[in-house]
This record gives sequence, C-alpha cells and structure tokens, in this order.
Amino acid sequence: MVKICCIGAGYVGGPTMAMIALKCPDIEVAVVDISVPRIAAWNSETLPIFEPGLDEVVKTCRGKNLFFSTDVERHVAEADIVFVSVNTPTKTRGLGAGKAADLTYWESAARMIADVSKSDKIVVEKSTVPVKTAEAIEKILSHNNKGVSFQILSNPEFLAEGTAVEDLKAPDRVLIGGRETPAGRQAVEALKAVYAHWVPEDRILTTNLWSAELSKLAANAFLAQRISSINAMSALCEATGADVAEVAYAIGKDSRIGSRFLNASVGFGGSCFQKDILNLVYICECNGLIDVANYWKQVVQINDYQKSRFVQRVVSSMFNTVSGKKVAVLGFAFKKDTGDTRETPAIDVCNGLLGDKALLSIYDPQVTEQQIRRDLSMNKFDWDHPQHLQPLNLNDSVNSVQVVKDAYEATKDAHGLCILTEWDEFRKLDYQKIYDQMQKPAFVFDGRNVTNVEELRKIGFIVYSIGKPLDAWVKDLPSSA
Ligand SMILES: NC(=O)C1=CN([C@@H]2O[C@H](COP(=O)(O)OP(=O)(O)OC[C@H]3O[C@@H](n4cnc5c(N)ncnc54)[C@H](O)[C@@H]3O)[C@@H](O)[C@H]2O)C=CC1
Ligand SMILES: O=C(O)[C@H]1O[C@H](OP(=O)(O)OP(=O)(O)OC[C@H]2O[C@@H](n3ccc(=O)[nH]c3=O)[C@H](O)[C@@H]2O)[C@H](O)[C@@H](O)[C@@H]1O
Repeated sequence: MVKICCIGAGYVGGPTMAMIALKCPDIEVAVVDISVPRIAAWNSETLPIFEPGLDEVVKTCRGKNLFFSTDVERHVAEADIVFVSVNTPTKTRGLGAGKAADLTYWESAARMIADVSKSDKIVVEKSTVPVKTAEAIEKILSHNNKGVSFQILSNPEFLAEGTAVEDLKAPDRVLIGGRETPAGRQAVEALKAVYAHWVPEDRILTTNLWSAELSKLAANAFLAQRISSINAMSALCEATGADVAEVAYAIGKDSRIGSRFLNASVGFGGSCFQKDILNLVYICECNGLIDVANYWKQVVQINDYQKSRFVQRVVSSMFNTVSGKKVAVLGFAFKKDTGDTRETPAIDVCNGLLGDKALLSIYDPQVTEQQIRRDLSMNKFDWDHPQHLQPLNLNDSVNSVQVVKDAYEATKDAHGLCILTEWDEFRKLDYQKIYDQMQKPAFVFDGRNVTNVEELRKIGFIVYSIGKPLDAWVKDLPSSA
C-alpha cells in the first residue's frame, strides 16, 4: 500500500489529503502537524476549518485510510510520498522584509525529513513557494547521510476556500513539476498516478519545476489583478454615474475577457493574494526587473486604495466623523462560506473606523469573537504563522468593539451599517426592520454589492454601494482626502 504523509494540517493540507483518501482507498494518508489543538480538532466532531462538504468527506475516510496525528516523525519516516503544506508567511524582518517569503517552516520541515528518512521518498511542495525553492530544498535533503534519495516535485494547490471540496473533486487542472531526469520523470508519474484515480488525464499537466512554482504565483497574480482592475473601474463608475455591475457584465460578455472574478468589492482578502504578489514583486526585483515588479505592485496598491476609499466614504458621509457613533459591521470573513479571516478587508476597514473612534458592533455567522479581537490587534503579517506562535497583544481600541450574534442586534441604534462579506443571509435581511431600529439618518455602506440599492433608498436609507451611482447626499462629498 502506498503511504502518503502531509506535513501541515491547515486549509490546504486537510482538505487536499481528505480528497486523496476519499478517491484512493488503496492509499493510506496521514496528515501531521505541530499544532496539538489543530490535530485534536481534525479528530473531533468539529473540524478546525469551516468548508462546505468537508465534514462528510473527512467522516467517510477518517480512521480507515485517513489519519490525523502529531507524531510527525513516525509518519514521515513511513511515507513514500511526503507533501509539505506548511505556512509560507511574508518576512517581517531582515532582507526582503514586507515582501519576500519566510521559508522558516519549510526549512524546518525539510531538515526533519532529511533527519528521519530511512527509505527513498518523493517530497512534494504543496505550499506556495518562491521560484527555485526546490533547489534549496534539494540542498537540505541531500544532507541526509543514510544513502536515501529524494525526488522533489512542485504540485501547487489552486483550490479556493468556500469551494475547496468542489475544486478538489473536479479541478480545472492539477499541475506537477519535476526534474527532467529519469528519476524525476518517474517521480512525476508516481504522483500523477495518485491524481489519476479521479482527475482526467488531460487535466494533469506536467512541467519543469520552475514553471510549476512560477505558475502558482502567476495564477494568483492574474486573479488578483482582475479584482484590482474592476475595483479601479468602480472608483471611475462612482465619479461618472456608470454602474460597475453593468460595466462588468458588458465586458465579461467578451469571451476573451470572461465573466468570472469581476465582482467589485471593498478589496480582496485571503491568505494568499497579497502575500503571493509581494513575493512575485520581490523575485522580479531580485532579478533586476524593476518595471515588472512595479506593475504587479500596483495590484496590491489598488487593493489598499479600495479599502481606504471605503473608510473615507463612511466617515465623510456621516458628517465627517464617526467618533462615538455605533457602526454595525456585517461580515468579517474574507469571503462568504468560510470562517477564515486572514488578510480580510474587514480588518483594515474596522481599524480605519476605530482610528476615527467609531463604536463597532460586528456580526459574522462563522467568525468567533476571540478571532475578531485577535485580528484587530495583530501586527501586519503576524497572522500567517502557526496560531500558537502568533504574538498577541490586545490593543485598547479593541475594547470598544462589540461582537454580537445576529445582524439585528448589530444594527440596533446604529448610525451606519457596513457590509464587508457577501454572506447570502445579508441579501435576505428585513431592511425595513433594520431601518426602523437605527438612528436617523440611517446609512448603509455596501462593500459587496449584495443589497438592492433602490429598495433601500425607498425605505429611507442613505446608501453607498461600491461602484454604483451615488446617492445625492454622498455625491457632493469628497471621495478621497
Ligand atoms: N489557504 C488556501 O486557500 C491556499 C493556501 N495555499 C498555500 O498553502 C500553504 C499552506 O496554507 P494553509 O493551509 O492555508 O496554511 P495553514 O496555516 O492553515 O496551515 C499550515 C499548517 O502547517 C503547520 N506547520 C507549520 N510548520 C510545521 C512543521 N514544521 N511541521 C508540522 N506542521 C507545521 C501549522 O501548524 C499549520 O497548521 C501556504 O503556502 C499557502 O500559501 C495554496 C493554495 C490555497
Ligand atoms: O492560493 C490561494 O490561496 C488561493 O487563492 C484564491 O482563493 P481564495 O483566496 O480562497 O478565494 P477567492 O475566491 O479567490 O477570493 C479571494 C478574495 O477576492 C475577493 N473577490 C473575488 C472575486 C471577485 O470577483 N471579487 C472579489 O473581490 C473575495 O471576496 C476574496 O476576498 C484563488 O482563487 C485560488 O485559486 C488559490 O488557490
């Protein structure tokens, strides 16, 4: 029986390995992690991540051919194929700080693999890593002195959170990069055979190592660039009276552009877009490609602009101050159908409003109060370390934040309401009831375009919705400081 071990039981390691176990009953899969609570949660009734459909997949295989364990070394030693899916945060200090990937966790995993291995292994990069990481990992692995040989493959993951199970069941493509040597090709074939249990062969792409590593960064950069492009247009729509949803629909009808991923928003979030683009920028700079680096940097800059533009709209609309005013925040996760808050635009928007001394009342159906308080206190990039290693200093402004159990409680007596995540339930709220219990004038700031602006205006709200024709009240106010 082929044995697979995956180091890192996170948003990628957990679901991808569960899918391999489900589709390959002849393979034994162990997912290991240094985090004891995380592994305990994977072995419990309440999984550590919320992902539609995942409970069922895990419960079907757990204890049969899928195991979660903290016994990292034993499972690595026994495995034929070792996936590494650990954190690759942005460096906060030293060379490349604020841009380059911090490979500390990867390096320690590689050193441990080298130390404990007694049989040949295929080592698979599942984490998103800078181009040429495989070369560095090979160097570390080659220090194993027990005559063990390692083949390193790049097999980046393209799943999106909230749709991970569907993405893994029917991926657009699986990408495998390997060395162009007989042993390298053999390793590629071995991994291909795993995916071939359920992925059609024409969707399994094989390339050299560097193409696979770079394709992952390029895919995220292209996706994020589409969002920054439509968000840049949203500012122009507000200035001209165009409607960004109509513009997106019109351009998306061109089959060369395509209709997906053109929803204007308060900004993209998530653990990877910003981190991977900054990493790409750093690689370009290291290769002397300054113009290329600056091009990609703009994607992140427009995203920051979009978030601060939103805060300015809120503050300027509410008579230039939100100090002491209750503002309801609906949605904190970085997108719907996930409890993940990593790099969520809600953090920057909430911190912007707290900076102006707003009294925030936050509701999200999947994010805990503890998580929200941690996020609002965390330094930039600290979130991307294993949770037990994250520094935690709750700051004072977070004391004025209330976290509540539903949208009606959040909006009671509020002056304004900000929608920051596109949860389906926010489309169906009783906005008349909300209006009746809010202070007047009552403001709605829809950062996800989930509300019907005309209906809200009929109720009596003053409404700002990203990229939509402006309310007469908002139109006459400055759009940026
Ligand atoms: N979250 C996502 O949707 C996607 C993430 N990625 C990439 O996958 C990688 C992992 O991301 P996530 O799963 O989201 O991160 P995560 O933070 O959810 O999981 C990483 C896990 O690795 C563990 N870990 C760190 N060092 C370890 C070590 N030496 N030994 C054992 N366990 C260790 C941590 O405790 C943590 O549980 C990152 O490189 C990310 O860029 C790629 C595609 C999608
Ligand atoms: O490498 C990764 O981590 C993953 O990053 C993204 O997946 P994810 O971040 O989970 O979610 P997306 O659906 O891509 O959304 C990212 C952000 O963009 C925002 N978004 C997305 C689409 C859109 O049209 N508008 C928009 O503002 C979302 O609300 C969210 O904040 C990619 O879609 C995955 O292919 C990739 O594997």
